[in-house]
Amino acid sequence: MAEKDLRSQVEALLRPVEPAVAQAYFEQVIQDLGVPLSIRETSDSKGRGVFCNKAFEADALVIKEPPLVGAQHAANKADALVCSRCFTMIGSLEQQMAHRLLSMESPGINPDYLRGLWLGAATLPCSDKFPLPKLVTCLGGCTYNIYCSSACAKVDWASCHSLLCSGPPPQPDDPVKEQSSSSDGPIKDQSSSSEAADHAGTSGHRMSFGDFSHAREAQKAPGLASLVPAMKIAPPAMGKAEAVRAFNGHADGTNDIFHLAAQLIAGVLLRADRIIQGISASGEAREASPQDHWAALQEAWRPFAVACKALWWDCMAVPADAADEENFRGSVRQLASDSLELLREFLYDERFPALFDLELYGSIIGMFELNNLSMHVDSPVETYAILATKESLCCAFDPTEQYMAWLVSKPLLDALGDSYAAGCEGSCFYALQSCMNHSCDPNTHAYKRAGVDTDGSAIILAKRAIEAGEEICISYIEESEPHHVRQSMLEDYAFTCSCSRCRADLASTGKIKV
Ligand SMILES: C[S@@+](CC[C@H](N)C(=O)[O-])C[C@H]1O[C@@H](n2cnc3c(N)ncnc32)[C@H](O)[C@@H]1O
Repeated sequence: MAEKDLRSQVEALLRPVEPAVAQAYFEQVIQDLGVPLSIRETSDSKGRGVFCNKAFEADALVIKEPPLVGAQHAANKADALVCSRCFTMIGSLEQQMAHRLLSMESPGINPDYLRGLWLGAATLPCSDKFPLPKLVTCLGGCTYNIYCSSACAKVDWASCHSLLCSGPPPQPDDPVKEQSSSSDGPIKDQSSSSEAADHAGTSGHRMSFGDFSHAREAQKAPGLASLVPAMKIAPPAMGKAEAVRAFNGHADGTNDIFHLAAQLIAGVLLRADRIIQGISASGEAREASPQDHWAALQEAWRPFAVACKALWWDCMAVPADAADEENFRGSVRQLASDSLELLREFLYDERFPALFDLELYGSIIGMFELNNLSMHVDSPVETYAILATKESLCCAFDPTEQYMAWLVSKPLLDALGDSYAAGCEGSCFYALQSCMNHSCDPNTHAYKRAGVDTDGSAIILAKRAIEAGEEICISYIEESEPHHVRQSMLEDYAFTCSCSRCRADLASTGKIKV
């Protein structure tokens, strides 16, 4: 494609969509979620906002919404085993603890005992009161993604992971292999029979403990979101699995937001491809044309076309310790460019060149910076530790159970130290939640209810009673901070807040008249 045509496609993808098109899209999202909300322009130059069509009482659930794309932070993977699709905790209480302790340099616990916990040979008292879905491996055989069910594995495969998997391709006729049960050997298939049947016909085998811990070991990359010197572009001749691993390694070591960008691009590619296949199979008996490719790409891109965007390297607030703004923005752009090169190595599709353009890539990441919500899921290890603590008032365990739980788990909890309470941490992009504007005196907040909200869905609760017709706002920042700190924290979102609280704060210092 000529450079001029490529530029005009990229511009078209980044242009704000027609209000009627955006409205139709959001009406569909709202209808699918079944929530009494609407999206419309605000009256105070904040752009679009979310409004409620009915009153809510304090603490009522306003929105529960699954992510369009999301990822657990790389550095958190040693702390929590979660489904790569829905972010539910998986395995067992024992596996959660063993996984964490085996990821530590020297936990001071016999590794054979930890392996026993992992394999189910050793158990913790009353752990059956904390049932978790069994761990299901990726359909493609990689150890990077793991799931809570074959349903999640299949949905993730169909929506993006089939293009991002570093495992061998699925063997449709391979039966599930028999697993041996040596202490360091493969994990027994613990799935229910229907789940096992689901896996027959794919290579849905359980990974070996060795494979699994090796994969997790590789993910103990330092730091999140830290800029690293530009890396060399991967050699072009590498195979797909190697190229995927190079991309993942770069994202884990620099900024996990690149994983979300890869999921988004793979998802758009797969949807566009399905649209084109529909054209080819529509009885017209013709090859899809470049115009068909372009039309399919625009349609597949729609969920992201409607979201507000900015170039990542332009919208990032410059850190206080950055010596030179231009250099800083240049290094962020270079980091994105390196990541995109690694992605193109295994994902590039010549039918959709605009999807692999650096300006589009930077805008996708900028969109995440402006819109994403931090994701948190509580760990059952924390609840177990609280209930097992001798002093705690516990009604879930009887006194003997509590004593035994305390006795057996104490060395493990001591070895875990403060990290015993670590849950799943990540970042997700949500279609409806991303339309919520900020207020320093918000009427809702993102809050997971203990024991109720156990996956990566966005949970938005009313902080106080809300009247029908009010705009639903959350705080993007720690709202207990004073005015000047709040405003500087909002620099990353590229606006100055003038909510009623900010106006009152300014009025109290005499900076504005009310
Ligand atoms: C997550 S989006 C919210 C939805 C957005 N208004 C839209 O039209 O799609 C975040 C962006 O909305 C705008 N925004 C959110 N809260 C605002 C506020 N209190 N004042 C001004 N602009 C705001 C900023 O442009 C911000 O980068």
